[in-house]
Amino acid sequence: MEGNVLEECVLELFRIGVVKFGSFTLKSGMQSPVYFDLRIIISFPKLLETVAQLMWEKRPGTDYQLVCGVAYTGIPIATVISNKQDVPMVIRRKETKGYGTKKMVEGIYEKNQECLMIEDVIVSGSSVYETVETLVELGLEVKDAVVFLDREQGGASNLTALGINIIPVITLTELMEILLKHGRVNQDTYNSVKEFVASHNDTSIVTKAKISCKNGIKVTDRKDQTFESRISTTNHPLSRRLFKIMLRKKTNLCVAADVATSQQLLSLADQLGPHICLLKTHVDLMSDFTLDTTQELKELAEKHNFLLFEDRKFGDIGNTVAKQYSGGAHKVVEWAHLVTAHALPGPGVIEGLASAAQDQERGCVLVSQMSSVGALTSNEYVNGCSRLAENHTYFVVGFVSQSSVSGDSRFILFTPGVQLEKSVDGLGQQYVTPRAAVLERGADIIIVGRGITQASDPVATAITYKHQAFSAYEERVAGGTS
Ligand SMILES: O=c1ccn([C@@H]2O[C@H](COP(=O)(O)O)[C@@H](O)[C@H]2O)c(=O)[nH]1
Repeated sequence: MEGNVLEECVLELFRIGVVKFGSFTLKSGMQSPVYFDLRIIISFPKLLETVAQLMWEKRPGTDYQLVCGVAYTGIPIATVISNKQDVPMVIRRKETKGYGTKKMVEGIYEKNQECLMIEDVIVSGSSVYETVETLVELGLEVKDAVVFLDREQGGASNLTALGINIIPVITLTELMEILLKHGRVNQDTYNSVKEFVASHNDTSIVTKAKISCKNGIKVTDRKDQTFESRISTTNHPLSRRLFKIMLRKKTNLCVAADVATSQQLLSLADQLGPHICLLKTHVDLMSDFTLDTTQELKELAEKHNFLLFEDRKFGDIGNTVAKQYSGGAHKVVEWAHLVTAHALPGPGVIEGLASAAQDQERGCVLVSQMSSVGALTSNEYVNGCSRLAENHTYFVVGFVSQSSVSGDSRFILFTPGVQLEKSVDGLGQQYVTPRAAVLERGADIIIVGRGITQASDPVATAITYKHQAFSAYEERVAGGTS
């Protein structure tokens, strides 16, 4: 396409209201005198085609097997490119579906295929980077990203530093020059945007690599670190104890003993004790619960060297959870080393639990993601859980999760929804295999209930789970760096 096609395209974009002047808050919170809203392009199919063509012509390579549009506006542009150029397309979801295959990326692809990224506008480059990161984790090769507009705020250099070749169709300065030349903006508006660009040209980007970089020292991602090395990095005494138990007994298996009587609970604890690092309970399922049962449970936990984990899922204000934890019929704080809590109420839930624990060695596990179909644990919620945990490491030992929600090696990831075969139960519970839980979902500890408790031989079955999960952990860290 010729130079004036770009100019005409810019003028047309201006005419339909894509370029706006005023005071706008960007995703990063930064105030900007100009905003480029290419989302409305879907209402102008011919112009969308022009934008897509201009972007395709900028591609540096010739051999892309895939295109991927960055959500959302990159997607319709990539769709037009895919259609016109006959290059298959993939889409990276903004959040994982809570049902079905839980895939992050839609479309058919194979490892090592080269994918061209398509994005409408870059500021810091974080959206492009997050998309590339997912595709690369799935084995695709992504070297190049074509963007329509580079706002010249650091995105291009951020992405270049991360090994992504970024090619803009136009920069903000060039766009402003076209608008000035054709009398669409006056000199003052032009100058104010120019000044803004000059003073906001180094927006930083948060990457996983940066997250795992503390005080300038590169810290290896949690998943790649051995339990041995994590003993010294975690600051919670129960996490240290748990790592030591797992190493000594060579097990990262937690059994969920969802039973109705004390006799069943104690019998399972005694039989499975040698093979587990944790016994998870729901004592409110029991018809004959007494504190005598918990006394016997504590003795079995000592005898077989495992910890007790009550899956109470506390989820109320601090004052209420403190009373629920220490009082009522179950007096959970007196016998359970760990409890689960929902992060929904905010910091108060952790602070309430911690206040009730007083100086006993206790901790909580935040439910970050759930294994059930349609779980409402969005990315935003998951990130909120991580922030809460980071601010309360004195009490939070980790997360219940279905993916590697944290690279921070201080936190332990507990993954329920595990059986020997991938399946779904009749009430929305979804299962993956022990290997998939550890290797694909980043679990440190697998939680298995009915797969073991309802097996014809629970002990033999627990041994099978134990071996599969621990060898998957050994395989995972053997591929890591520590
Ligand atoms: O997201 C979650 C959180 C907790 N659980 C609990 O784990 C066990 C799983 O039991 P299975 O018999 O293996 O399905 C159970 O106690 C749940 O309450 C979960 O499944 N998913």
